[in-house]
Amino acid sequence: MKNFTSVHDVPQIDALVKKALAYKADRFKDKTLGAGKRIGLLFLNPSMRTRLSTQIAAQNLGMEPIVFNVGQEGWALEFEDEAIMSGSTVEHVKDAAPIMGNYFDILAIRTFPSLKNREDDYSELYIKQFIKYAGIPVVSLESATLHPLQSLTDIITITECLNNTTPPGRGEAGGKRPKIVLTWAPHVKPLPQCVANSFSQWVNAWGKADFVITHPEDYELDEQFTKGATITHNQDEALKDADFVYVKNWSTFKDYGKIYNNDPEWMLTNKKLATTNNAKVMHCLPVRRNVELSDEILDGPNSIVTQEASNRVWAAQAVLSEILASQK
Ligand SMILES: NCCC[C@H](NC(=O)CCC(=O)O)C(=O)O
Ligand SMILES: NC(=O)OP(=O)(O)O
Repeated sequence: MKNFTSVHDVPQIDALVKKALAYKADRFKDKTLGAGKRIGLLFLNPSMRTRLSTQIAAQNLGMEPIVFNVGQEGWALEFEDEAIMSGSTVEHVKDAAPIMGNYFDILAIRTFPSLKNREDDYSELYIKQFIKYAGIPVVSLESATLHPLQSLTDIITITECLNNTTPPGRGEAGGKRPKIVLTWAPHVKPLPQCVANSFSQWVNAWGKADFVITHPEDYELDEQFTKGATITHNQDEALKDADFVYVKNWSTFKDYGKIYNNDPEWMLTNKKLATTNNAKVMHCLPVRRNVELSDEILDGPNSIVTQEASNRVWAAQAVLSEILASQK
């Protein structure tokens, strides 16, 4: 693996999941793989889980992580080629990225979308410019349209739950495919589509589940990610018999970055959960309690959000391990 920016960088999802679970069982099994190597973690936007789990993952492999909060502490970066830099940007990525390419062996970047211009955001200019100019492997820590480390974690967590179901449930052992539902939830702010896009892309590529996406009208996601899923505006219908419910807000894609709906009826409650197959409830976090997800769900027995967030370490470790192995 050279870069890790989407599911397309992964030749075999299940092999990567297996690798991550092996690190969960023995975190120091490859503790010298990254000895003498450095990873730069660049944050243009806030983060808790991604920032901490990726540092821990790198250290478990013997690498030295260095965090740089570019968004707050760095020079304002310009990403457009041929820009006349007479405005607020101070340094071009063309100048900054090769320097980082000399300082580090791997570069990881978090860069949210602007949610102002769909074409710009969906061109993934920022991460592509880093790939073009850094000359070292680039890992997405959530980009303008995708969050692949989160989605890998989500598949790891689902796999773990299916493996731990006794008697055999809907995993491979049980024969029946699990039903995974991605449901939109209300929020007070327009949020990126990244997590929903990426989760859809990975579940579709994984191909081992019946995948249903439910959201209000006008919240359709980009088809390039959702193609293959069943899409419905009827949340009650979608939730029936679900084994996993993935909750996430996103802003509109077509009329880009807007809030068209804030109906609290879309928030998952125990009453709604009762129609599922005792579904596990997932969310990438951070979550706005009692707006996006109710206390009763988050504090109840079906929530696996803490397990999910904890698994971020093993996802990051598996990805860094693959990149280090291909540098040998
Ligand atoms: N990294 C995980 C989610 C990040 C981001 N959430 C947020 O910005 C939440 C902000 C707030 O709740 O104000 C998102 O949805 O893509
Ligand atoms: N889920 C996730 O990426 O969390 P952070 O934004 O805190 O990194």
